[in-house]
Amino acid sequence: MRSSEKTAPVLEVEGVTRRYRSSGRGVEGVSLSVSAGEVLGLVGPNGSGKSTLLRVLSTATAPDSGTFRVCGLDGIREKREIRARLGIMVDRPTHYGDLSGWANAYLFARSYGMGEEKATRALQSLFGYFGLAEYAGEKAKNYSYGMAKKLALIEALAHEPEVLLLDEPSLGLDYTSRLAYQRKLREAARGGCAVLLASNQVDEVESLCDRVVFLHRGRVVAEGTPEELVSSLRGVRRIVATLRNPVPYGEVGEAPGVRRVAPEGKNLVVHCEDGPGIVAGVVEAIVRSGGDITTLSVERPTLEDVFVRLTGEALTEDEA
Ligand SMILES: Nc1ncnc2c1ncn2[C@@H]1O[C@H](COP(=O)(O)OP(=O)(O)OP(=O)(O)O)[C@@H](O)[C@H]1O
Repeated sequence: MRSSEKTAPVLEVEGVTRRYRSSGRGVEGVSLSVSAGEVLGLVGPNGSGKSTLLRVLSTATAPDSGTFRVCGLDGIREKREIRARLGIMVDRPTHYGDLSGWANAYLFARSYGMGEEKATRALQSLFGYFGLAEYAGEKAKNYSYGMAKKLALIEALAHEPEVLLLDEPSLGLDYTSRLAYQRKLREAARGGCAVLLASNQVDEVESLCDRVVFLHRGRVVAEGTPEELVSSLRGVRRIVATLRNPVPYGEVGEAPGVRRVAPEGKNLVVHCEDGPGIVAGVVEAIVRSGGDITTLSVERPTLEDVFVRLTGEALTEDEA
């Protein structure tokens, strides 16, 4: 759904703070809302507080302060009622290892109040859809990481929840499974589900999410549609150089106009201001650092560049 068609929020979060006593970190004063049929991306680097926020909203942990409502129900006083409306996928799904994948999902579906027949029908369809049908009888402890993620997705989706809270759902999924999951998510949103999707995979967020909230060190630092956020970056360029071999790239970061350099596999991604001679300056710096450039492209900015501009930090783990 596009934001112009917004209805009343199904998930409303106001000023939620949750700090871990041992580290003093967590989330601070987070406010956001998600409407029926909307997919909201929660984007931030590792440790920015995505999982903590999702833990609070899933009612697993109480906030230190702030409030939230799910379908009008109070997040603190009406936990049980809220849980029944949520579909949750945590960042590290756990299962009963000695039970089959099917038995795990079936228990889950029944715990959400689904009748035997309805649960069986929904699970048959989802196991087939995610290519897990032939492994349904296999013990969950023998599932690969990707299979366990798919099982967790099935568990989150089977009871057709009104709100989906998903923590990095596509991490570890192969290409085909990722497409299948994305299609399913769009289908759920079209059916009126409000989706909060925590992820730092910007390509996926840009293509799936109607709006995006950036989290940085536990706080919301920006919010908007992907288009709004990216178009706020006039004058920013993203230079992607593929190198034959990795080289130290400290010097590239010193080149005029360069804001940040981050390696992504064999690529060196340079976030920089647009300006005369900027590409030449970056190429020179890479060559001086001993880099052998095999391809080079100057690309339009992405949500990653927006995040770099806002915080001076990169989203991805691979950062410098
Ligand atoms: N159990 C805990 N005890 C103490 N500190 C914690 C605990 N869990 C998380 N933290 C800290 O809280 C902050 C937020 O962590 P959180 O797991 O919510 O981030 P995240 O954005 O989900 O990261 P990732 O992308 O790596 O999953 C981090 O600084 C983390 O070190």
